[in-house]
Amino acid sequence: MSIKLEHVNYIYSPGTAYEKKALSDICLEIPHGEFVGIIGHTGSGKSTLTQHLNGLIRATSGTVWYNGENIYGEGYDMKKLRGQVGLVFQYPEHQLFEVDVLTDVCFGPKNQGLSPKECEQRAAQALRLVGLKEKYWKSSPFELSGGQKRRAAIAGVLAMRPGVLVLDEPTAGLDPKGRDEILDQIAYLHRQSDMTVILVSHSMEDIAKYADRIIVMNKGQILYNDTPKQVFSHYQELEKIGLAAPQVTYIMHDIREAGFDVGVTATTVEEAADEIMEAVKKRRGIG
Ligand SMILES: Nc1ncnc2c1ncn2[C@@H]1O[C@H](COP(=O)(O)OP(=O)(O)OP(=O)(O)O)[C@@H](O)[C@H]1O
Repeated sequence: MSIKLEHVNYIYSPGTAYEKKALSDICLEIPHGEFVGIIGHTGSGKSTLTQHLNGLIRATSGTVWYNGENIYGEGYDMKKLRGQVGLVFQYPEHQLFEVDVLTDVCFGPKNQGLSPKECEQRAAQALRLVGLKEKYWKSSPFELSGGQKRRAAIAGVLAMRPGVLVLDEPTAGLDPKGRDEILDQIAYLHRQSDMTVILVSHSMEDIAKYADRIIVMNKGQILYNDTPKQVFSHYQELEKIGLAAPQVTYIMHDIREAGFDVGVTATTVEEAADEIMEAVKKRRGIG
């Protein structure tokens, strides 16, 4: 069970004056159940890449495999794929369009052919999972706050019970509290199920906190595809392309410069604190 991209290239408006190569020779495998972070600056190709994962856009050349099947193969069921690889768009407005939240969240399961009763059950469960209170279920999606709209959009995808949840900047425009709530909820869902989560973000801090693996995109190519520790060990190269490693990486660098024997690959404050404690103990000859 996995997603695999082989030599994927994508060109917008080929053969016109607006031609733009957005992806160059992307080779990538995401095993089932992983929490993957995709990071890169504006225009690096993150959204274009994620839209290939559920067949929303078709590679100009190259192949996408889902669970060992070529999604461009003859007779491949794209509709089924879209239920299995759920994509939450960068702007929730792009996927909320029904008269009320509950009807909206029912849309996906209805499309999958479930009965109205099953759809409502799935929708109610998904809305509870994302923490959207019942008093909002009969509201128009457009009356909701930014954070509530995100939750409704995520619920709409979860109601289809996807094997893969792809979230394109799910916290853009939210305040820090709203951002943490949504990301913690997603991390909780990931722990509770065997769902693969692919999170596109601008924030190294967020990615470092949640992802097992980080894909760094630059100019339509994959620059790094590795564990957070390995990726952040290239913090100087990341800076050169305008991406900062998490702050904790720089703090550890300064502590190391001050003569303490710490690494520079801690990805969380907790990990850094443990390393500093060990280094201080070592220097003082304790333990
Ligand atoms: N519909 C389109 N037509 C033409 N070019 C496009 C289109 N969508 C994106 N592009 C271009 O393709 C490249 C990759 O864009 P993409 O949106 O995938 O990047 P991104 O990393 O997701 O950016 P952001 O962080 O701003 O969302 C950019 O140069 C962008 O301008």
